[in-house]
Amino acid sequence: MSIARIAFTPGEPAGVGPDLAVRLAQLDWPVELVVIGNSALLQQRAKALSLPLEIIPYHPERPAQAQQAGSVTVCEISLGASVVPQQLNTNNADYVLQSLQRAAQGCLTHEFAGVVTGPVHKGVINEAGHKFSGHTEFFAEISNTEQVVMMLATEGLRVALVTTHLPLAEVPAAITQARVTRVLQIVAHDLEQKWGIPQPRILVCGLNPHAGEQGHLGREEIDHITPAIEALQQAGLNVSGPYPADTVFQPHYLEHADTVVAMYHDQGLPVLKYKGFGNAINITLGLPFIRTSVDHGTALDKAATNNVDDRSAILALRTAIDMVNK
Ligand SMILES: NC(=O)C1=CN([C@@H]2O[C@H](COP(=O)(O)OP(=O)(O)OC[C@H]3O[C@@H](n4cnc5c(N)ncnc54)[C@H](O)[C@@H]3O)[C@@H](O)[C@H]2O)C=CC1
Ligand SMILES: NCC(=O)COP(=O)(O)O
Repeated sequence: MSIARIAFTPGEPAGVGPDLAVRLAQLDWPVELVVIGNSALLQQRAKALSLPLEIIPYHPERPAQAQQAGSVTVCEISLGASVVPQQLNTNNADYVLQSLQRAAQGCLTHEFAGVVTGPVHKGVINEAGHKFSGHTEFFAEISNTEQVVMMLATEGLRVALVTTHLPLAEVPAAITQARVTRVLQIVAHDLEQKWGIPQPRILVCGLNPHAGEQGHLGREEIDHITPAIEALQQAGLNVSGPYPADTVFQPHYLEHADTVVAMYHDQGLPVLKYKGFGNAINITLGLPFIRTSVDHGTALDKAATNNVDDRSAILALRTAIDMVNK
């Protein structure tokens, strides 16, 4: 059987992403892990962590080899400036974007079976002059995918989002019947395809307090969310709601659910992170390729220290491998 290649993008070079790359490289993996980054940076970080690291330059034309502990295959991307751990530098924003672009291109041409991403700093990329709101939107745009869905998953809970990185003031206008319908269809499809869950049970949150309280606290439930749910129920999907978001995240509901769909980022993710931060992953549904990610941000204060928690990165890579094997 041929060995699959999975790309890893370390993300922000001053953050913990390079540490995660070095730590992933300390393990054997049944795939070729191709770090799309900078080998001098990785060596510098390995030295700071007192970990061994042999760099193997990436040659796409050579047959893929399973990853062996202590070494790492690197697809070289030039830095814009030397990296000082924990200090952001706008001159390295292009490096970050180039690494994401290279990974996406490789996924779209099937050079890579999927991509696992380390954390990027959205602020510094924007300060460098690039409009960027997240990997989710970046990969959707580069792959010409109209609608993708952000899902975070930990043991016992999955949360998917109808909107992603949108200012809160713009969320209500984005909650349309069409968008809710499309998101729920993608969630149902990917839970079947990627997790092998037949007829997944999907619980949908309302937008407003108490899911609008019959229209007294907002009309998005009546005008958009309920019509989407009812039409999908008629089409045979196991979807229900809208439930008040402060009610649905309790065992009585969750015991009978494969996922909760929240209307916006900070409605669903704080609950997920409270339950499983460090032991969770982020997955983009609806893309034409597999993309998993860590559940945390750049953690600048921990970069190049021995206090980096690598569990989420390991889980993200394991999950990507499982999905590739499926
Ligand atoms: N997938 C991605 O690319 C993500 C990127 N971000 C970006 O990260 C930046 C910083 O975000 P924050 O809100 O500060 O969240 P953060 O997750 O970077 O940090 C929150 C706290 O958790 C700690 N922490 C996070 N990950 C850790 C790890 N692996 N090991 C040890 N400690 C860890 C940090 O030290 C900090 O105390 C923002 O610019 C944000 O856009 C945030 C979430 C996901
Ligand atoms: N809170 C998760 C998050 O913001 C991740 O965003 P993305 O970079 O994966 O789109």
